[in-house]
Amino acid sequence: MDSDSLLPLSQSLQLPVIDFSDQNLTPGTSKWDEVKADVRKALEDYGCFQAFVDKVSNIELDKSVFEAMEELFDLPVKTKQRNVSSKPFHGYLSHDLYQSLGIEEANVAEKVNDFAQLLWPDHGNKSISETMNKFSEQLVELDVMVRRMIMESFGVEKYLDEHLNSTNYLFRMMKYTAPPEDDVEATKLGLRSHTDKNVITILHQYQVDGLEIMTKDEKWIRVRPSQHSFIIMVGDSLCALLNGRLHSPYHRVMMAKKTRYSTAMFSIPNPGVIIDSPEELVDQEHPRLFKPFEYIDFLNFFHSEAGRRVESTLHAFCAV
Ligand SMILES: O=C(O)CCC(=O)C(=O)O
Ligand SMILES: [Fe+2]
Repeated sequence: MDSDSLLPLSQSLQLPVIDFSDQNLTPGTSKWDEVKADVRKALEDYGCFQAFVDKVSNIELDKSVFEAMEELFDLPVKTKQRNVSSKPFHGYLSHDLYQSLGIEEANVAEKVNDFAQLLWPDHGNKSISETMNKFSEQLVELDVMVRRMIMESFGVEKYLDEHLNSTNYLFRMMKYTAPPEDDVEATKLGLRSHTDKNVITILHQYQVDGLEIMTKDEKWIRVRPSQHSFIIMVGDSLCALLNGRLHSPYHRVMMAKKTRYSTAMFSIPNPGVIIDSPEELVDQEHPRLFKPFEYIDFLNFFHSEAGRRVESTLHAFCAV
């Protein structure tokens, strides 16, 4: 299947929206169990959902993050190219209309400051690093809640602390520049169809839509931007950890006439961590699907010639 081909775009289908705005959403409460059941159902059906987080402060923060990104991407290319990493897909990337910048270990304030210091060596741009710090904190809180719900829901909460301690966070900011109006040849595809390789991704779009997510029966759902919600998505590493109980959905970005900004917080397995399903998730009905692997080997395979050509990176890399 060529997932970028012209599959129908569903007009009626929408991602499930789950309310995370309740301040009393704490483990052990009936509200928690209710939301947890909804999360499990949405992830089984779609591999993703929209988390509604209605905080008044969000509007302000949303605007600050958006403005920070405009300022960041307006920097000269040479400056942006200082954002390098030894790992693939972690530093500054640019091709066609797409550019992105990455902050590794974005949950650690000093790392965010280092990023700003690298791009603005004179003053370190305190206001941008404060904005990104605040935003990262909010996203990490959401990531931890969702992962706790998932582990509890599959009866493997005894591994929760070990699991949470085995990951790090990468924050990425994306800009998709609008194609010139007179350029009819310009690509409509901002980012080709793929599954994410990490554990969980939390996506956010700024005013301009474009993100499309594929359903199990191969229809594209277009996700509308909202200041009050985040898109939570299963990555291949979580799919492998759960012995395939949740799937990582294909998604892509289609371009319209406007320049589009988006952000993503990725939870990523730490170096040295072996991704392997706990025995509780393997039985006769659910035979082991994947061989244990290290995230960086998986990512390097995805980055290789051979890895780029395969339909499912996870199956090609480690199916039993
Ligand atoms: O820009 C977006 O909305 C999606 C980005 C994405 O899928 C990715 O970076 O993996
Ligand atoms: Fe993605």
